[in-house]
Amino acid sequence: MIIVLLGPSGSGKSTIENELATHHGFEKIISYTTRKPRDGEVNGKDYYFTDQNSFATMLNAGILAEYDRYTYDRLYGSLKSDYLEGNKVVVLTPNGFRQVKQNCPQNNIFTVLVRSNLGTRVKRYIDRCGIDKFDYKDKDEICNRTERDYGMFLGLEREVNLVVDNNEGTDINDVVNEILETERMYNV
Ligand SMILES: Nc1nc2c(ncn2[C@@H]2O[C@H](COP(=O)(O)OP(=O)(O)O)[C@@H](O)[C@H]2O)c(=O)[nH]1
Ligand SMILES: Nc1ncnc2c1ncn2[C@@H]1O[C@H](COP(=O)(O)OP(=O)(O)O)[C@@H](O)[C@H]1O
Repeated sequence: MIIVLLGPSGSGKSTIENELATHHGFEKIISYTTRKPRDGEVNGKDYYFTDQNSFATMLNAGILAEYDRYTYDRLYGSLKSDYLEGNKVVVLTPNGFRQVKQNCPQNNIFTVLVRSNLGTRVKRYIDRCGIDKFDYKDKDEICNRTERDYGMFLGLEREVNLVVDNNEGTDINDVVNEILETERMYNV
């Protein structure tokens, strides 16, 4: 089964993905992106970091299951060959997910929308910047992300298999267990 995680920025998708990969035997599908690595990110582990030309070559070769353009025109995509078999987990955008549904076998895909309230997401974003380093540029980025995410995830509940809430104070293990228990019911 392939678990697809969707949700606004800061909802906790990457954290859940890492839990599933580290403790529950799911292989992480490594995406390709044209964005630059952040401090501490490793090529081939967090993403395959690539450039616009190489990304276009993959796209023209027809080997991508899906791709999407996200913040600052950055491209993100994943390979068709990654969706064929195995127990895997991937973080996608709603557009990417809709392409996967069209381009890949559907019966082994289990999709989860991860939600958290706006206050929690803003707090997590500020924590990531460091409260003492937070400035006007960051404030603008929070507003941009929030507005974009609002439209992007509106109504998505109806397209997924499970909706989980991951707010401040929620134990991430409870969220992961809910995902695994529900996924098992789909996997019989
Ligand atoms: N369509 C698609 N979206 C992806 C893929 N990998 C990551 N994303 C999306 O890109 C978003 C941005 O990720 P990232 O650049 O790591 O930074 P973040 O905004 O801080 O989470 C994620 O929230 C995902 O929704 C992919 O392979 N395909
Ligand atoms: N249930 C939780 N309890 C405490 N911290 C959490 C929880 N879920 C996520 N976080 C923290 O919130 C931040 C954003 O989570 P992340 O997984 O990067 O979100 P996303 O991938 O959706 O943008 C991270 O610092 C993460 O450690």
